[in-house]
Amino acid sequence: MKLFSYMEKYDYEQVVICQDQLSGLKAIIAIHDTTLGPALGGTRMWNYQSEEEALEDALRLAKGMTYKNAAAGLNLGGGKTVIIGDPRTDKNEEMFRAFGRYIQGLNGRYITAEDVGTTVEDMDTIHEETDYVTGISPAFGASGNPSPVTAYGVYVGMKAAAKEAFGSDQLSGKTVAVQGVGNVAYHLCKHLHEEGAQLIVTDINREAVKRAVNEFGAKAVDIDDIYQVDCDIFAPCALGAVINDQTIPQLKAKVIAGAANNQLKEDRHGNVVHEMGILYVPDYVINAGGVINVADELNGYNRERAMKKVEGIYQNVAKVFEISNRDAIPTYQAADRMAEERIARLRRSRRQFLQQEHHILSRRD
Ligand SMILES: NC(=O)C1=CN([C@@H]2O[C@H](COP(=O)(O)OP(=O)(O)OC[C@H]3O[C@@H](n4cnc5c(N)ncnc54)[C@H](O)[C@@H]3O)[C@@H](O)[C@H]2O)C=CC1
Ligand SMILES: CC(C)CC(=O)C(=O)O
Repeated sequence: MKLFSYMEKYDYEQVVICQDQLSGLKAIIAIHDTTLGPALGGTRMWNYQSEEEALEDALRLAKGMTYKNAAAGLNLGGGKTVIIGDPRTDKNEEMFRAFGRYIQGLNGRYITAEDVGTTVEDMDTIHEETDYVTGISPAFGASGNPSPVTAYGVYVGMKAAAKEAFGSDQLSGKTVAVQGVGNVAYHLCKHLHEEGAQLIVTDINREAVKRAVNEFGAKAVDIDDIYQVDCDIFAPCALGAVINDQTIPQLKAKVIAGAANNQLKEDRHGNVVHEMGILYVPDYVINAGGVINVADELNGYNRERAMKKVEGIYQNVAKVFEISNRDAIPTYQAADRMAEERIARLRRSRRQFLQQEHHILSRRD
């Protein structure tokens, strides 16, 4: 990848490469856009096959956070970190403390949280070195694990999609095919089961599948079969890029609504599903519950207030459909339009000089 050309093309602000030999830390912090405020986005730990792959992931995920935070109405920009390593074997305290010092060095331009491969405990370790970390333990008056809240947001967003596609937001009697039943999707399945939806699940982790089968009466299918099952809603909750040339022809669902980031392999796949009459709920709009929840820490965490905001995902998803219908554009374009217009409006309105800019963290207890 030609890094500077790529950064220029999508207007990235900064990429920080962090290396600490003693602990084995190899991390990339990507900051996409801080027009709305400091960049907030999680830290993903993953066994990347190459540094190139890690860099690309960091960049893509950081840009996604700019759009997610803007669309969710947060006064936050977009950033993300990837740590190269196997989260099962390569973690140690010194690594997360070294990483915390790198974050501290950015002096509030970037605030982190959990993502795939990192936990509340890891965030607590980072917190030993910096205040610019969220999703830390409730013992600190903070919000803890964001996954159940992300799941709740996906659930309410899925209801808004059902209303648009089927005329009612009731999910009882609907069949939902869930790809990956990890931290988020376990809780999503719970909500769906409680409302009376039928579940079809798959995961590379057999224990995760077994739990969904035992607790929610889910039907298990093989990894490759999840795209072609008879269902009303397909919920990608594992990986990115799963809506692609190979999978789209297999889909029987009328709706795609799930937690995974970057579900469309390329933008054009959003056009293809739109033309096929499949309602795609833009990932960063429906999976914003986690970031809305951790962002509330910056105001002194209040669970009730955070959950109220997360419920707003229903209206936000409905607004995307409204724009899509009004402007006759695919839903992913409608969501981008919503986010980009908010950033542009605020960029214009904040031109006035302020001697000392208000800093969002100043409101934290
Ligand atoms: N945790 C959160 O609050 C948020 C998560 N997300 C996104 O949601 C997705 C899921 O996140 P988590 O539940 O936290 O991660 P997780 O790692 O707990 O769950 C992912 C699950 O997918 C399974 N999986 C991996 N490859 C698979 C494959 N090829 N086929 C089927 N299953 C496979 C894994 O075994 C795991 O059980 C990720 O894309 C993440 O970026 C987005 C916003 C917030
Ligand atoms: C998990 C979150 C707290 C933030 C994030 O990185 C995301 O929404 O993808």
